Amino acid sequence: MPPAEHPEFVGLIEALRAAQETITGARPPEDVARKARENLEEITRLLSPFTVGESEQLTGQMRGLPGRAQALAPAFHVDVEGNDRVSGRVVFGRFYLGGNGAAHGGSLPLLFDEVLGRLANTGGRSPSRTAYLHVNYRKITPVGPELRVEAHFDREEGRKRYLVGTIRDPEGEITADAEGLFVALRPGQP
Ligand SMILES: CCCCCCCCCCCCCC(=O)SCCNC(=O)CCNC(=O)[C@H](O)C(C)(C)COP(=O)(O)OP(=O)(O)OC[C@H]1O[C@@H](n2cnc3c(N)ncnc32)[C@H](O)[C@@H]1OP(=O)(O)O
Repeated sequence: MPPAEHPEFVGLIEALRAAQETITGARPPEDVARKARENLEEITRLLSPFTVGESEQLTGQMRGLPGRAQALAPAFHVDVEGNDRVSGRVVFGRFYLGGNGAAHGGSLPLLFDEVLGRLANTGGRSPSRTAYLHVNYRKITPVGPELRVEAHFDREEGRKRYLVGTIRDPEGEITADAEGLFVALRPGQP
């Protein structure tokens, strides 16, 4: 789904991410919190009539966009993408804060699943699904700065695709690495 065909929706997702960030970091007075809630409820009323089935929805389908226009995982910005490796950047914003300036432990597998899973399904390969994802937390993954993300194929054995990835802090040190097994689906497999 080319993002250029849906520029306003792309802007909507960017605004959603910004709202997630701002709400997470805010400590507003009660009247401001109520007004913000009413505005959010108005957005839900506005969009509800346009709910569609999974195959028609835009989020998750826009491969050319960071995070494929899905606001669940931290937005991964691709710099270099080949058939067997990918590298790019990510910022874990305030929305992903676990505590003490560190990204929430659950947000790292979200990113790795996105990055490794995306690579596992490129290069003309058939669709595959995560069978396992092993994440090593080497040191704190900081909230705020831009971090380098790299992933590549380790090996392929029949339907099994083994991929590995790293996240590096601005000093170049690995904060977390991961290995994932992605199993190619058999024809007709859900
Ligand atoms: C178009 C828009 C763009 C889209 C871009 C895409 C981007 C996407 C980005 C996001 C991507 C997000 C992606 C997501 O998040 S996908 C969502 C998360 N994942 C799931 O929900 C998967 C659920 N599980 C399954 O569906 C099945 O179990 C699968 C399909 C994985 C395998 O069941 P299946 O019945 O098919 O296969 P099999 O059981 O015969 O096993 C086959 C082989 O695999 C080996 N094995 C299996 N499991 C494990 C294990 N845990 N450890 C070690 N080995 C394991 C097994 O021993 C055997 O090996 P061998 O005996 O042959 O040697």
